[in-house]
Amino acid sequence: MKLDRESLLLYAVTDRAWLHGRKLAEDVEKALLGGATFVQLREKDASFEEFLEQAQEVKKVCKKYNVPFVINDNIEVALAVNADGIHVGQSDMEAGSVREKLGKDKIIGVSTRTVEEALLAQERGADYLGVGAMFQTSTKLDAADVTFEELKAICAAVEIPVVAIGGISNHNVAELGGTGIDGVAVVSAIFAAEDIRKATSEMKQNLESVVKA
Ligand SMILES: Cc1ncc(COP(=O)(O)OP(=O)(O)O)c(N)n1
Ligand SMILES: Cc1nc(C(=O)O)sc1CCOP(=O)(O)O
Repeated sequence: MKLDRESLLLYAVTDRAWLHGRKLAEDVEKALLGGATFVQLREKDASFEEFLEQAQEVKKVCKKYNVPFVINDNIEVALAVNADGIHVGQSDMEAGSVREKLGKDKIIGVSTRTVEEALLAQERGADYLGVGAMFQTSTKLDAADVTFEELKAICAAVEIPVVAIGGISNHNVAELGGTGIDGVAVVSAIFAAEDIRKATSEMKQNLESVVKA
């Protein structure tokens, strides 16, 4: 199967703002050693060449740990590096067109904030959904809040797996218990940490009870 539901448990989304001179692939490897189960390369300002170079390096480390690797938004980069898939938002290409370009074997994730968007994304061939922002975040300045009730309703309405995103940390992740999510997607909770491996491993431990709750 191209996407194992369990692989979405701890979904690491990259942000080079936190590197302080280190290489992104190094920090991704620390997250993988701490137990991250899925990786998305998110580059908002990179040139095509820079995005491609980062993608090649991060893909290599994800392959070493046998963890799925997807690209945020950029289908050309996803195709060029033969990534495992892509994550798109509501203002990007819709899932049906992405599927036509990528083929049936690639993973497609779609951001949704309502049950209506979620059902449409599922119908158009999305493999999983990202739902947020669940808490306040400084990582994505245009993020808009989603209530816990809406998250619960989305999880109940769709058959495909759902990850929550936005401001999730080791302090608040337990609040997502009982919503029906399959995992959480995080940026700063792990990549801004002084000890990325430790922060990831703590998040993984905290998550065990959240996804079972
Ligand atoms: C897992 C996951 N969920 C949601 C998002 C947000 O995607 P999008 O709405 O396209 O916003 P940008 O990431 O492009 O700013 C995500 N990246 N990953
Ligand atoms: C990439 C992204 N998407 C969001 C959404 O709401 O769709 S919030 C977000 C940023 C998540 O970063 P952090 O874990 O540091 O809050």
